[in-house]
Amino acid sequence: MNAIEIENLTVWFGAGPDRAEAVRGAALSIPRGASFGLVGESGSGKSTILRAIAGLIPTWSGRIAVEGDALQGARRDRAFHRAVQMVFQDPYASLHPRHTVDRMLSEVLWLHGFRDIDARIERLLSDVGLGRGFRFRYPHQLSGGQRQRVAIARALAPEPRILLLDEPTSALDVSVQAEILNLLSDLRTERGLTYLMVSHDLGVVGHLCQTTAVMRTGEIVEILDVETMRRLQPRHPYTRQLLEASIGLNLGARGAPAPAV
Ligand SMILES: Nc1ncnc2c1ncn2[C@@H]1O[C@H](COP(=O)(O)OP(=O)(O)OP(=O)(O)O)[C@@H](O)[C@H]1O
Repeated sequence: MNAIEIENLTVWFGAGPDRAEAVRGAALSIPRGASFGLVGESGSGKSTILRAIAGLIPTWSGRIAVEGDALQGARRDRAFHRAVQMVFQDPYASLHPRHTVDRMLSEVLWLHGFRDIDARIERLLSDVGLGRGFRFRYPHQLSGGQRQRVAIARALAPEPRILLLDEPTSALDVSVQAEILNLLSDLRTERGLTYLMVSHDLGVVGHLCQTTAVMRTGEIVEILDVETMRRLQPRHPYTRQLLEASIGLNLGARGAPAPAV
């Protein structure tokens, strides 16, 4: 059974003459334990797909199934939130400014029925590379990378099987982006997690994802595996353009890399 299956997904905003389709006819499937990337330029619909899965957008048609269960509208039950968690781009905005790390993690753990909260908080902090010293800090007492680690710990608290990652490193300094990507990669291996990650950066996706869907103006134009990406042999001209932009090369007609002029 696939972790996530999407068929003929159309997502729109507004109604009547104001209706605008942000995603049109998208299809993808992500096996359990796989890491799948969604790339494309700004406004191409990447986050909209993630948000529709998460239940943050009610206006969609088609089929979204998580672990075999078809989702309806924007209603998601407790079981969904236990299985699927989301990490947002901006840890500054996603953490409550007046809550300590301890409170943020305790609340999620309590909500999901865990009662050995003390031990779990210590384990979560250590799993994301933060020591006990961080437990009673407020977000403003943390660096951007540390905040994103807290956001990841909070997402892991319910012991999810699937993480939806919306540009998880793009708000961070370049120097900490790789640290967070490595952390995410290690966590996936250790916990057998499935990732669906949005990024505008092919380098980031190539680092973390085995398979990538390329989006342009609301449509998936190509789904390619990491090997095809590394060999610089995409089928679609738009993917070629993205690859060229990301590595600063001019790809020859058959995809052979030629030096940029
Ligand atoms: N709440 C909303 N109401 C109306 N239109 C929206 C809303 N959210 C997104 N859109 C529109 O949907 C389209 C896709 O947006 P989306 O955020 O999915 O793009 P994206 O590929 O994730 O881009 P970015 O990398 O900039 O986040 C855009 O044209 C955007 O303006």
